[in-house]
Amino acid sequence: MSVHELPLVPNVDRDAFRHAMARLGAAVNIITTDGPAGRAGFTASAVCSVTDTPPTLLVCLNRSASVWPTFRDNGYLCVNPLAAGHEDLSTLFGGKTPMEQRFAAANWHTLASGSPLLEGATVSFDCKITQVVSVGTHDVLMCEVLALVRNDDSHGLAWFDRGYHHLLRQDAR
Ligand SMILES: NC(=O)c1ccc[n+]([C@@H]2O[C@H](COP(=O)([O-])OP(=O)(O)OC[C@H]3O[C@@H](n4cnc5c(N)ncnc54)[C@H](O)[C@@H]3O)[C@@H](O)[C@H]2O)c1
Ligand SMILES: Cc1cc2c(cc1C)N(C[C@H](O)[C@H](O)[C@H](O)COP(=O)(O)O)c1[nH]c(=O)[nH]c(=O)c1N2
Repeated sequence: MSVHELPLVPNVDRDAFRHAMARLGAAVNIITTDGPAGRAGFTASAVCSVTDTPPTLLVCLNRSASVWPTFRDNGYLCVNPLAAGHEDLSTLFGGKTPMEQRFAAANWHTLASGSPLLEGATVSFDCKITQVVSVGTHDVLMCEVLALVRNDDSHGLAWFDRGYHHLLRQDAR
């Protein structure tokens, strides 16, 4: 096939971008915070590793989300990658549900930062927000990992093609 026969999209508008991004599988996470500004949590797939020195990951948060001021003011958060079976919880934290109802649906613990750690998450990263970069509609939160808790038993959960998919651990196949 020559390059002229490829299904090229020359003008990448918002819909074309989203449609293409739906083809990138990603972990689904619940991002939480608690502190002087209150408790909040939301579902995020825009999370990735930045550097291991110092251990840092990033989270992209839409500034129009109701939870945005709470994260900005608390300055700490926890990244909880979801496990297989957490689909309903993901939907709850991704909608317009009141915060109390979101947190009532699961069990939580806390570490140094006070941000809620989700019981049953595949791992939890307790973080301090060290830098915020605004790009378009979103804030990119740089999050330095202060402590983490591993869960070595659960299977993972991915968001791909606008749906949930289970990621089986090697030893379960
Ligand atoms: N990064 C994000 O902010 C983000 C990511 C995934 C889903 N969502 C929210 O969940 C809804 C459902 O998502 P979907 O995957 O079923 O279908 P969709 O068609 O709305 O999105 C497809 C993909 O585009 C990207 N995307 C969606 N909204 C975005 C945004 N505002 N900024 C940057 N990237 C974005 C994500 O990778 C998403 O998986 C979205 O409409 C959005 O409100 C937001
Ligand atoms: C699978 C999936 C993945 C994401 C989201 C949703 C879903 C269902 N949402 C949207 C986000 O969860 C939603 O806007 C929040 O719940 C905030 O909503 P409130 O304004 O607080 O109700 C989301 N928002 C965001 O700012 N960054 C992200 O990476 C994602 N990713």
